[in-house]
Amino acid sequence: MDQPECTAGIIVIGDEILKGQTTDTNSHFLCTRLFSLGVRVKKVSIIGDDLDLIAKEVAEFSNKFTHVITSGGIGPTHDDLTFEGVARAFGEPLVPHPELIKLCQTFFGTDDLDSPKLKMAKIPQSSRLQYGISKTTGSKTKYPLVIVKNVYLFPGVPSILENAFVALEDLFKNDQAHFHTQELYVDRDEISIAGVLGEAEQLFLKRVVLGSYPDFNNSYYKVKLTLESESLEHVLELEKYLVKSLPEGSIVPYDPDPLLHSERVYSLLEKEDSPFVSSVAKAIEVIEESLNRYSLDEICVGFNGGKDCTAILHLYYAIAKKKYSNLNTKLKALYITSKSPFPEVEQFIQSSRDRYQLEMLHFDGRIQDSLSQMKKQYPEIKAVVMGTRKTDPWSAHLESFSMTDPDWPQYMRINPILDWSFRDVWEFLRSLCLPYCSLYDRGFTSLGSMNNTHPNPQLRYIDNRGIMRYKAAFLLADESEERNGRDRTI
Ligand SMILES: Cc1cc2nc3c(=O)[nH]c(=O)nc-3n(C[C@H](O)[C@H](O)[C@H](O)COP(=O)(O)OP(=O)(O)OC[C@H]3O[C@@H](n4cnc5c(N)ncnc54)[C@H](O)[C@@H]3O)c2cc1C
Ligand SMILES: [Co+2]
Ligand SMILES: [K+]
Ligand SMILES: [Mg+2]
Repeated sequence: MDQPECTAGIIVIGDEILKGQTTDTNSHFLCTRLFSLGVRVKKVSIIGDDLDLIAKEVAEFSNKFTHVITSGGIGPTHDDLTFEGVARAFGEPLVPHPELIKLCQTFFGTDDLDSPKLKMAKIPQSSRLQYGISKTTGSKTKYPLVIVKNVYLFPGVPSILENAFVALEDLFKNDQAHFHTQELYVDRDEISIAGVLGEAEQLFLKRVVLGSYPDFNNSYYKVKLTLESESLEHVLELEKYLVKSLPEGSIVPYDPDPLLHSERVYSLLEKEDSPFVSSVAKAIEVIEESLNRYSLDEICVGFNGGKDCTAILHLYYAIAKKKYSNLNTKLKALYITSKSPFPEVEQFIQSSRDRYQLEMLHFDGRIQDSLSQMKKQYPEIKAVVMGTRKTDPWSAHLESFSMTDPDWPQYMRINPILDWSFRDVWEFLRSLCLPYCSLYDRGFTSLGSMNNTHPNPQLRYIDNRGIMRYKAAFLLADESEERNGRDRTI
């Protein structure tokens, strides 16, 4: 039998979001969690701190959806109007709640009902208070959630909202429904597969929801398809249909979260013996040895956004995560800004910092001066893991562990990928689906600064509309041409 759908609406409240001063992450968080709980979010509304608007939106949402979740506007200041707005939506007065007064007393040391601190204790008359169970400690949460009819009033601070929601999520769990989701990644333009998708949509109408999401910045696929249904069987059936109907080879393997699966670095060693496998084995050995010699505090990764150190960073992360099974110190990365860096490179460095949660040791100027400065500012650092390869200029003599030259600030240079080829680097990055700087997809094969680096002429081609384009770096056939995009002076 068909159950009535379990739905939700989310109302995000706050002027700061509409002014662009704060990015709303709460609705994304809530949508993700609710989806996995079997609840269909039907609408997200973002409104300002406006009493009438809050009241109107809450009344409408409460009528339409099984659950309504509000975010924000329950603090102590004059512009926090959510309690009042919800009360107005249901034609109820605000009344001080004895339990909340007691809590405010404990937290703020006052029970003066006129104090702004007690504002949070005045809630709509029919409110219920619900404590959650912390999933980490197993104990009752300190502060209760206020619920009015089917409206759940969450605080707006993301970390608090997230913790509170997780502690209370059993309230929303829909046992009738469990969505089965499958993702397929397609390396074709959306236009060229639209026909097949349209036919699939018709054939599977109402049984599977088929979503198509183009991504113009991904190095591995162009369109992500989502197949979603309450029946696993139907999902698998549609998957089979798409595999059969889409152009051969257009569905590509893709790992959206290579950091979560960082142990795959070790799985590479299980492949059939090859120069690539030996290269990876050697790099792992060198980094493991470094982590025996130095603590995480004493090492940083030399990271300038290039492909080599992108590989290094991931190796270092994977190995550190394995060694310290609960990696709770931030890994350190050294970034010395070059003269006129590419914005694409800087953007990639930022996103890598966020992805790997790096502590960035950031310097400007000549490398030598920056290292002297690092000596003073971070005296604990003893070693730098680098993506240098023997084919780099002046690097043929280097070893896995080489101190800097005598006239340089003294650091241990750790060089795990000295013997890797250009192709090894790309096989590593691409087989793990690691994000890399977008310039490499536009024909750059070696990155310097903007005034000495161009796309590699070896990758140039004329497309079918007569426009000159560059193929991606990993397609470079002759690897001795790697530096063909760099001016000779460097
Ligand atoms: C920590 C460190 C120590 C060095 N010690 C010496 C030395 O003793 N003697 C000497 O002659 N030269 C030294 N250099 C300079 C180095 O040999 C190269 O000249 C320089 O890295 C540029 O080489 P490349 O063009 O091949 O760049 P890349 O191939 O981009 O550099 C190789 C690796 O160096 C690191 N790196 C490069 N640039 C940066 C940056 N801006 N910020 C952070 N990390 C970076 C990365 O790990 C990168 O993978 C050192 C550089 C660094 C970063
Ligand atoms: Co049914
Ligand atoms: K779409
Ligand atoms: Mg290099």
